[in-house]
Amino acid sequence: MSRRPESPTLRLLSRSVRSRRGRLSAAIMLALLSAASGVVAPLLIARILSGIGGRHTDLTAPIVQLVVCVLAGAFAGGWSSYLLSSAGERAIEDVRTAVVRHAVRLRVPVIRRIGVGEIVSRMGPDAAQLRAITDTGVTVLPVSAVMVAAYITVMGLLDWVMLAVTVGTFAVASIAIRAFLVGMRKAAQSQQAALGRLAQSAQSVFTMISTVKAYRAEDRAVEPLREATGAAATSAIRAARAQAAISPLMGLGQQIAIIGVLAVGGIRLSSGAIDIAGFVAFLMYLFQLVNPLMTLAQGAGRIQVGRAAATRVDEVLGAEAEPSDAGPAPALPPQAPALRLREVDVTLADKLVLDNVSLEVPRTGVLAVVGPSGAGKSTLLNVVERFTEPSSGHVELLGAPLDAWPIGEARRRMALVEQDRTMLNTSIRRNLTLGRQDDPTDERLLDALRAVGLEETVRALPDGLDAVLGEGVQMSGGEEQRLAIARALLTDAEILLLDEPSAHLDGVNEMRLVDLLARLGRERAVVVVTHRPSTIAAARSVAVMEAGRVVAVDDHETLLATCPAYRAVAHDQGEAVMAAALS
Ligand SMILES: Nc1ncnc2c1ncn2[C@@H]1O[C@H](COP(=O)(O)OP(=O)(O)OP(=O)(O)O)[C@@H](O)[C@H]1O
Repeated sequence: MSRRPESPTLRLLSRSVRSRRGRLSAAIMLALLSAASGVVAPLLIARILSGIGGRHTDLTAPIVQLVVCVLAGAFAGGWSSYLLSSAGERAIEDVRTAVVRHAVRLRVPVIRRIGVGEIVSRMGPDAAQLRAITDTGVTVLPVSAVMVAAYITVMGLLDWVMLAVTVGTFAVASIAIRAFLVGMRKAAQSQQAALGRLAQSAQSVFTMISTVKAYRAEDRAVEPLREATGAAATSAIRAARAQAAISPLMGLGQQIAIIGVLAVGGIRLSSGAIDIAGFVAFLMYLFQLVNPLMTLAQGAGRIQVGRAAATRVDEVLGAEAEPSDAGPAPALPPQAPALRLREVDVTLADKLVLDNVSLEVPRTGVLAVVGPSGAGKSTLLNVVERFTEPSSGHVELLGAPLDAWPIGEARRRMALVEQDRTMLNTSIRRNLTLGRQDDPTDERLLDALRAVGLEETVRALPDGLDAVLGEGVQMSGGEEQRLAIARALLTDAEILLLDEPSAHLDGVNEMRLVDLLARLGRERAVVVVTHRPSTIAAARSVAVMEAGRVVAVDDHETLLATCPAYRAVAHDQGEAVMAAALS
């Protein structure tokens, strides 16, 4: 009974290979056919040799057989290699698809811990290395082993004494080669790790390339990349050194075997234990034996490289994903608040980031969350969206415990507008409809864009709603932010969560947002994290946060009179500006 591999990557690979067993069986059969032609050809040559010089010998038949054998071998070899490659590439495709699908379902902190560049490198070069397992492990090694066995059998039938000399020599060479293979595997492991670090560092440099250039920090920014490229090269050179030793060692084994066979063969010839045709055939097998032996030696090394890559891919495929998002909402009591947090603590990297937070968000109306930088405002939204799990306390969504909700259904009830990086490199239409299962009409999309003052801008684009962001169409920070708000408007979420939605907005658009929030607050619950007085002005109530705690919740006037922390925030933002906004 075959053992199920521990590694999720190897399990997936094995499933994928099994689903293509027809194609792979054909590849193996053809490879065996090609190998068989290699075994038979020297026998035919020996027959031709023994016939040369004989007066009445007709050599046509063995020559035709030899030509057919060689041609069939070449054809079968080529076809087998094609079938093997195509099945291998499809298996890699399966792994890549699984990695992408699984990676987007990982918990946010897990994605951050592994690193985006590292995840990309597991999908790219690491997945490609798995071909070593599909090709080598599934067909090349077994076929080579069969070939070696066949050669050895025929050579043994020709002359077992010369075979003993051959096997003895190659056995010594294999012991030396094994030592180099171990070195090769270690070198491959460190090369893959270095390439992962390179992808990770490059990703971080190129996502902030303007800042790097603005500070003329091109050289300094690429220093970590240099370290990774250096480490990758050093490991690759170590692997190449080990690889370089394999061929000469095998060649040396072959040369010594030839010398031994010539010496022993001379004695065997003179004693009549073998004839000249058999001796030549034995030598031809000896020459051919090196190829499958070399394939076995290198294949064993490649398998180790593939296994090292599988371990890296396992880190993504084996990481815990978010729970399945299928399923209906739990039973909801009527009249419950939109959100309720009770005594919630969040600890991140040993730091208490939310400290005993209790807060209620009513079903309608705007709640502004204010507080100094680092007070925990974004973390509060992360808890509600379940990007971050509280270490203690209780969170309710629409009256049901948040962890009783299927995660997807809970998120469907909320629409989040983050500060930055809110747009995918795809069309405006796809970006706007990210939160919908259907395809709203253009009119509906343009309505949402009108609400955020972007209708004319999008209409003016040559491809309109189908313009692809990042490909020729570059939206400004404020425009992207407004697109993100339009996306939230297009959902039927009962709760809107906005993190600094006015951070990049000009005065006109900020006032437009204030109006919009006020209108939205009539029908939905709106939580807006903000520093802006005008946005605070749209709020029915304000929650003040300080050092991870919610220190007060009340309306602006009351807070100004009673809450020193709020006065400090208001003072920071310029009380005069706030007063003007509120008037
Ligand atoms: N993943 C994390 N690991 C460790 N600490 C974190 C993590 N995320 C946030 N923090 C810390 O938690 C604290 C609160 O961060 P948060 O982003 O919630 O603050 P904020 O009030 O939204 O700040 P700002 O107004 O500057 O956006 C900060 O001190 C931050 O360093």
